[in-house]
Amino acid sequence: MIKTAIVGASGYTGLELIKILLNHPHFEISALFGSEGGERIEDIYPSLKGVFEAEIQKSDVEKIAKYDLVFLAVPHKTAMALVKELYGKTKIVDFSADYRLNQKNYEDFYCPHIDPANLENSSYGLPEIFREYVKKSNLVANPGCYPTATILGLYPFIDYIENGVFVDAKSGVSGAGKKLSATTHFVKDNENFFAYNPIKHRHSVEIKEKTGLDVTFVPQLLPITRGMQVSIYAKLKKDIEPLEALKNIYANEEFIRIADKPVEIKNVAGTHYCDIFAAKNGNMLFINTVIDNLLRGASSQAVANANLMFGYDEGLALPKIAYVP
Ligand SMILES: NC(=O)C1=CN([C@@H]2O[C@H](COP(=O)(O)OP(=O)(O)OC[C@H]3O[C@@H](n4cnc5c(N)ncnc54)[C@H](OP(=O)(O)O)[C@@H]3O)[C@@H](O)[C@H]2O)C=CC1
Ligand SMILES: CC(=O)N[C@@H](CCC(=O)OP(=O)(O)O)C(=O)O
Repeated sequence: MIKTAIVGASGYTGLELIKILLNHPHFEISALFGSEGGERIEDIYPSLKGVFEAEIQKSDVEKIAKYDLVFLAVPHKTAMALVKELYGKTKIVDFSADYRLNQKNYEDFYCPHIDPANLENSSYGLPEIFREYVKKSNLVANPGCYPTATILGLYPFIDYIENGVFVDAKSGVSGAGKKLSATTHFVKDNENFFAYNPIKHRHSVEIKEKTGLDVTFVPQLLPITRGMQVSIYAKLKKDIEPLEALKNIYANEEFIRIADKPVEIKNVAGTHYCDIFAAKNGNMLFINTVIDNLLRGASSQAVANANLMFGYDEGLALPKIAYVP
């Protein structure tokens, strides 16, 4: 068995990761870490009582380095402080933005990078596009949730569209993590719907760096717990059949489903699937994707990447069954 540690186990993505790994035949959850430690995971999430019970330890690089595989489900900055010490001692999948971008883009949108040397050692963990790099990597930067849904939609069309696309994205509230804020307060979000941080959101640079396209990115908050829907509006420069273009690229991808009508969050919530639809009106192209932000946008994508890093089948233990009718 591969001894596996989860840092940030008490967070929303940490919990989803635990649930996936409990069904994994090779990755054994050997230790949980948090900022202070001392709590038990089943006290934080009583749904785990009788299923998986363990103490959370205080984060400690020396202790974390002993495990074969480390998932860092922690905020940006915290992740790079750990990776700087851990790199080369274990295999790492980082959920944060710290190793997703080049140094300039990172520092323009986040903060000074304290471990720039390892930027070139990281792979961007979007398997459908960067699978061969992930397989050889000891440090995978798991993509952001909005960039995952957007890039998977745009990728088949990059050569066929003009530069400059609109990305109209809607996320469930769990995308913001468990820390409460004015934006994620129940009374603010329930029966409400609004855009936040339009144009300047940090995911715009991640989408731009990975696709080479200029994007106008508008994130919005849906009054649901999990799942996201992305609508992309672009101008075609070549006359193509959108569904054919999708099928050509993704024909052999187990976790991409091409739909012949607009896609819905409830069909992917609880799963690793990304469902995609596309249609055109003359030279105007509409691309429509849905994912579960906590799974394909974070924890199940992290496990897919870890599977590749260890030479296992990419789809091992990834959830396929949606939890709503
Ligand atoms: N939520 C989502 O949909 C997505 C999240 N991500 C990224 O995944 C990461 C985790 O997100 P999410 O689970 O939502 O966040 P949460 O806020 O729900 O959880 C973050 C976790 O990080 C832990 N943590 C904070 N500081 C430290 C530290 N110094 N040492 C160890 N653990 C620490 C916290 O543990 P403690 O309680 O012990 O302080 C907490 O459990 C973030 O980088 C986020 O940007 C990426 C894509 C999608
Ligand atoms: C709904 C919501 O607030 N979503 C988060 C993005 C999700 C995420 O965690 O992305 P990173 O890993 O890049 O931080 C946001 O807009 O900041």
